This record gives sequence, structure tokens and C-alpha cells, in this order.
Amino acid sequence: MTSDDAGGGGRDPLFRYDQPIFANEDILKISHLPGPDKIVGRDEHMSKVAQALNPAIFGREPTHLFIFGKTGSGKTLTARLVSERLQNEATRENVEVKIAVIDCGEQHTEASVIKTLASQVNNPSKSGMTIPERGLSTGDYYNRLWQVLDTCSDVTIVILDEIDMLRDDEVLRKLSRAGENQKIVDSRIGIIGISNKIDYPEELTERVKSSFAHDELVFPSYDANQLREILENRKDAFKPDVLTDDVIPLASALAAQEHGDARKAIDILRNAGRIARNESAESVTDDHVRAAKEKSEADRFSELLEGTATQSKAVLYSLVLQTGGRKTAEITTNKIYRQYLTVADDLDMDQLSERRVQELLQELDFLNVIQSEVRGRGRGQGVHGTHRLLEDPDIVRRVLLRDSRISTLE
Ligand SMILES: Nc1ncnc2c1ncn2[C@@H]1O[C@H](COP(=O)(O)OP(=O)(O)OP(=O)(O)O)[C@@H](O)[C@H]1O
Repeated sequence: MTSDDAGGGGRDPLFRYDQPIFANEDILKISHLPGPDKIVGRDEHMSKVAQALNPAIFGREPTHLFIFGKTGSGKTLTARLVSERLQNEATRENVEVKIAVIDCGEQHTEASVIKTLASQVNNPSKSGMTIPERGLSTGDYYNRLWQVLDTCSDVTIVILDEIDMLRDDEVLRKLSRAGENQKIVDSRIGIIGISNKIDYPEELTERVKSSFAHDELVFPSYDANQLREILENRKDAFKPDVLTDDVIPLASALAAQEHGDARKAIDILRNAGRIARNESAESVTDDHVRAAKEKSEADRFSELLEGTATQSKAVLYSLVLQTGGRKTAEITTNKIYRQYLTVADDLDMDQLSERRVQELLQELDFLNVIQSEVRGRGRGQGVHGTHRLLEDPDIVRRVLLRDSRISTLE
């Protein structure tokens, strides 16, 4: 039924009952796992991950692996896909392989990693045990984990996404040691750590550095042609003939501009479809793609600012005003501070000291919202430093205006 005859069928005409744009929007979800024939440009990397995991097919310990690469370069996808294929092969050898995927951005303490791992592997009917959400000591969670591994799995592949967010890397040492030592657990463990930070191994504590043997693999970013192919492979998300010819080339070119980020390319395509749908358009055009790019950037930026206090937003807004619309403009702390005093006054907020504003700028730098270069503090001269935006000033301004208090400034 189309919206035209919706009223005739007794349906409420306030809503739409047709789906003119998407055939299956789920294909454009980031968590959607494409089939092996739809993976672009990662054959070599898949083989290397497979090599590291290969011993697991026969119940032996895999080689631990660190995978590095920029956002959206297919690290998580490759790790998950190869692990799942290995799991199938192992079943044929009567070896039970379990896969646990842990996002260390969310589970960053040792206890929460172990608890999550134990609950993902646990099969209560085999282990006779439950894993409580809270209430156990880290040591008790470890003891439950060993029992779960012994009863539920021959080999466990532990994928630690955003491994650089782990607050304590001791968990790597304990898991790898247990996987080698049948006195602790009679089950093997393979760890795949994933990170955007190529220098992460330098950050490991000496104890872990010397005991955690692993291979490393770097994923390059995609070029515009590869992004195009990745998007072409997800075209089934749309109804036939809905995408105009320019849509996929433009979405891939825009995503390739900063670095070839497949996540961004997919986001742009999905948002373009949604914008077209919300406008009740019959097809998706390059205008929708451009609007979607802005929306994706604003959403990403808004996530970075989540939980940021209004005072910080006022400081950031002051920096935006000082840039005069130029992303590359480098503004001194002092200029930002003078602007901030006016902004705080307009907002009827307490005026913070220059030193406190400098601290807030440092926090924004830490969040990757701005880039600061601090040149130390001259005696009696206040803080010297320059700051620049990492995102288009117009997008930053629009995201800041989503804050009800800041919005009163315009
Ligand atoms: N080579 C590829 N072929 C098909 N789809 C891909 C490819 N690489 C990435 N994708 C898709 O792009 C999205 C992002 O990929 P993935 O999550 O693996 O990136 P990542 O490198 O782990 O990024 P992050 O560091 O942000 O977690 C996913 O939806 C994934 O399926």
C-alpha cells in the first residue's frame, strides 16, 4: 500500500506505510557483517590473522596479535570474520572455539573485562555457574572465568577492541599466562588487541612488554576506489534505481578526503538515504550526500562533546568566534580568554580565571576537539599557547548551539 491509498484502507494518514528509499536499512548498520565475498582489499590481512589463529583449529594456542590502523580501516570486521570462519572449521575437528568481543572503551577495568569475558563464554548448563553483574572481587571473577573456560571452551579468541583504553594491562599478562599453563586452566586463549594508536605497545608496562609475546599487523586506510566498492556492495540496502549515479562516487570521495574511513563512507550513505526519506524524495541525490556528510560530522563531533560542561562549551564557542570561520586559524589563550569573558557575561555565568580556562582548553585538546600547543608559562605573564579547531568552525558552532544555554547567544 502507498501513502496515497493509506486513508482508504482505514490507516491513520498521519503516518507513512510505504518505504520508497530503503529495502533493508540494516545492511548499512556498522555492526552488519558482510559476507566473505563482499570484503574489499583485505585478503592479505585476513590471511595473516588466519595464520595467527590457525593452531586453534586443532585445540592449540593461537599467536596473540595486535592490529593497528585508523578508524574504519576494517580491523574489527577482519578480526570478527576470521575468528568466525575459524570457529566453523574447528567444529569439524570437534574443537569448541568461543569468541568474545570486548569493547575496552566501555569495559576498561580488569574486573569488568574478566566479568564480560566470562559471561560471553559461559554456558550455565555446562559450567553450572552464573556470572554476577557485580559483587565479586577481581580474583573471584578470574576464578569463575577459569571454570567457565574449562567447561565451555577448548580455545577462546578474545578480541579486545580499543585496547588502548584499558586502564590496567595486567589482564593481558594474566590471560596469556593462563592460556599457556594447564595448571591454571585447561583451555587455550588467543588475544587480538585492536587499536588506532600504533605506538600503543610502547605504553605497555615493562612487566607486560617482556612477557606478552605477540605479532603486529597494520591496516592501511582505503582509497576512494576501495570505498566505492565497499558502498557498491551494500547497495542492496536501497530499493532498485533509488540511488542516482553520483551518490556512491561522491560519498566515497568525501569519505576518502580526510582518510579513507569505511565507517564514515557507510554513515554518509545511510544518512543520505534517511534525509531523502524524511524529505519524502523519490531518489537519493548528491545534495542528500552533502547534507549527510555535514550531519555525520556534526554527530561525531557532538559525541566527542557529550558530557562536557557548559563552561567548556563557552570556552570552545569563544575559540570559534575568534577563528573568523577559518579552521586552520591558531588563536592564543589570551585572545580566547578575552572573548570568553564577554561570552560568559552574555550567558550570565561566573567568569573563570585565565588559568582555569587554560585547563579547560587542555581538556578539549585531550578530547581531540581542538589541538593546542602550550609553550609554558612566563613568569607573571600568564599562560602562553595557541589553539586551533580540528573540525570546521561552522559545524562546531552548530553543535554548540544544540546546548540550550549556548543557543541563547544567537
Ligand atoms: N574491507 C571492507 N569491506 C567491506 N566493509 C568494510 C571493510 N572494512 C570496513 N568495512 C565496514 O566499515 C565499518 C567499519 O569497519 P570496522 O569497524 O572494522 O573498522 P575499524 O578499523 O575496526 O574501526 P574503529 O577503529 O573505528 O573501530 C564496518 O561496518 C565494516 O563492516
